[in-house]
Amino acid sequence: MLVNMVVAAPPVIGVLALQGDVQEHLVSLAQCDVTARPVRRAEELDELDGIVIPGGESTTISKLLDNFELLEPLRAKIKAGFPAYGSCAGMILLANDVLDGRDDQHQLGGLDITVRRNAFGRQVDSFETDLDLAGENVHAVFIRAPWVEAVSGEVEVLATVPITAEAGDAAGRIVAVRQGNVLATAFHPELTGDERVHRLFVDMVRGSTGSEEK
Ligand SMILES: NC(=O)CC[C@H](N)C(=O)O
Repeated sequence: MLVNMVVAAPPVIGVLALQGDVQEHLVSLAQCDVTARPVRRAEELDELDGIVIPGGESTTISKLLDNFELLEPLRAKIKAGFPAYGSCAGMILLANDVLDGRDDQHQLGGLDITVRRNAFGRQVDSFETDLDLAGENVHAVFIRAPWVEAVSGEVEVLATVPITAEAGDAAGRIVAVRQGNVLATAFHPELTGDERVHRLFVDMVRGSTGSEEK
């Protein structure tokens, strides 16, 4: 008797490899039973089920997206529902609106949020805190991070900075969001060896129509 068995191939997730902490995201994804690969060319996008936009410098990445002719194709794919996850600079690039950005900074868009670049201020360029991310306790590392200043009704808030005396202006600020197939964190789970945020993204990729069609 012939048994018709369909074995699902692991999803293929790209990491935008123009600048930033690409390697750390590749390592985190590799822990999540997916095929992870660096991506630099528009043709490579069609082989993917989802993409990670790493932390780094959003103005530099945005300029390189333009130079590598990736800006328009990636923007169009994300608009059509392609799963994307951005950490820090990646969150800035996925936001529809940026405060304190540069005039020539391009947005990929996808998240109906307003982010403020370098929001945590010069005196606290980097800080770490434990926070609640959708019911899980996560140790979050912020490095010259943005925060989310406004969200539309479509956006799910996944995490805020705990309200403590040391948090100052950052207390209660939104630092992780999801809208449809787009996920973003102002912090860097790729730096703490905790792959739960990447797993959340992989689950989004597995659940998206795009990966079923592939
Ligand atoms: N760690 C980061 O990704 C920093 C983001 C950076 N400050 C920017 O504006 O792009």
